[in-house]
Amino acid sequence: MNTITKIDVNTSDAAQKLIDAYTTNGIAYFSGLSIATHDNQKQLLTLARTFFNDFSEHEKNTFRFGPKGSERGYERMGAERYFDGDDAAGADFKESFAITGHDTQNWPPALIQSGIKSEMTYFRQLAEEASLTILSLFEQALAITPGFLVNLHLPERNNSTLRLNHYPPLKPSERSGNIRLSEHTDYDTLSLLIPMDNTPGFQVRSPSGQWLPVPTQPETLLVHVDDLLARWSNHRLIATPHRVVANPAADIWPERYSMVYFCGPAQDTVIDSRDLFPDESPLYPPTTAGEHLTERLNQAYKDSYRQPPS
Ligand SMILES: O=C(O)CCC(=O)C(=O)O
Ligand SMILES: [Fe+2]
Repeated sequence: MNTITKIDVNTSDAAQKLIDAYTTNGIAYFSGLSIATHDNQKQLLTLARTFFNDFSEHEKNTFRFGPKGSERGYERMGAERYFDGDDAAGADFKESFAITGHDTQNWPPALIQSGIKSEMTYFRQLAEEASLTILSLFEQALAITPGFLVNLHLPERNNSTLRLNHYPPLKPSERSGNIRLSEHTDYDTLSLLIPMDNTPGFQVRSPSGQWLPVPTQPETLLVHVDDLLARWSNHRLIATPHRVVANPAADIWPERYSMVYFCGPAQDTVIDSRDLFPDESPLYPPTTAGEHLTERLNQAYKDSYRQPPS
C-alpha cells in the first residue's frame, strides 16, 4: 500500500519531497496553508448545503452569469461527462456551482442576498493565495526560472475556477456500477481539493496504473497536476487521472460534497515547454490555455450541448 506524501509548505525540504510524490502517486497532501483550517471546513459545508438545498432546481438552473461568452454558475447533474470511447464510462452523478476568474458581473440577486457571493469570493481569495505558494514549490522542484508559473497565476491575471460539487444521495435504481464521477484529468495547471466533507470515494490512478483511495485529511489540501503543467513540464509531471466511486452494494450512496480550485492562467497564455526547458524538443505541440480549455470543455459537455436542460 502506497502512502501519500504530506508536504508542509513551511519546511525546507518541501520542493524535494514534491517530485517524489508526483512521480510515485501523482498526488500529495499540503499543510501549513490558511485555507485548510477546521473552521473553514465547517463554513464550506454550510455554504454548500445552503446553495444546493435551499434553492429549487428551477432557480438553480437560472444561476448562469459572468462576462458574455464565459457564462458560469450552476451545472445540473449529468451536464459534464467524460468520454473515454464508450458512453458507460461517462457517468456523472454530481451537480456543481463554479466561478471563474474574477466574475464580478451580473451575479443573481438571490446569491448576493444569501451571502453566497461573498463566501465564494472569500474562499477564492484564500485558494488563490495557497495556489501561489504551491506553484512556487513546483518551480523549485522543476528547477525553472523563479516566478515563471507564479506570475502567470497572479490574482489580476489568472483564469482559475472555484467549484463546489454536490453528489446527491442515490438509490440503486438511480445509479449504475460504482462510479459517481468517472475517470478524467483536469484542464488547468494544478487542482487544489479543499477539505469540507469526509465522505470517502475520491481515488487517483498512480503512474504505475493502480487506483489509490485518497481520503481527506484534516487541515490539509490535496493537490494534483493538471493537463497544462504536464505539457509545460514536457511530461516530467503527468496529469493525474482521478475519479469518485462508491460501494456498488450499498443501499443508499451517501450525499457527498467537494470543493476544487482549478488553478489556471489567462486564456491567451501560450503553453510551450521550451519556455521552461529551451534545450528539449517539446513532446506536446504548443497551444494556448484557451484553446486547450475549449477543446476539453467541448468534449466534456458534448452531451449537454446536444440536449437542452429538462
Ligand atoms: O469530488 C471530488 O472529490 C473530485 C471532483 C473532481 O474531480 C472535479 O470536480 O474535477
Ligand atoms: Fe477533477
